[in-house]
Amino acid sequence: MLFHVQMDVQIPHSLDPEVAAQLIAKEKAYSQELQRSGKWRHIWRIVGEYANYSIFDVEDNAELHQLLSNLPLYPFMKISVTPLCRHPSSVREDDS
Ligand SMILES: O=C(O)CC1=CCC(=O)O1
Repeated sequence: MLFHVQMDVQIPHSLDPEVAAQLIAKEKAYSQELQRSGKWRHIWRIVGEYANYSIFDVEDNAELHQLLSNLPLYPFMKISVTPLCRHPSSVREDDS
């Protein structure tokens, strides 16, 4: 199942900068591991915002929830999820 996910990050200014840097490094490693596994298909920076648009390819809602709630920056994110399915006009073979 494919999902479009928007992640808006808001790290509080009161958080120790070293702790923030560690969380960001962990987030990167976690994200890249999932990208290599094929579960996190795309990640795009939203220009001008500390936010991204991502595409996930997972078994079901529960797996997506588990992956998202394990994000190291999860406590500092607002996440919006939109389920996707193949568009009948798509010419891409890897859309479904
Ligand atoms: O910077 C972001 O958009 C948050 C994030 C998600 C995965 C990652 O590496 O950073």
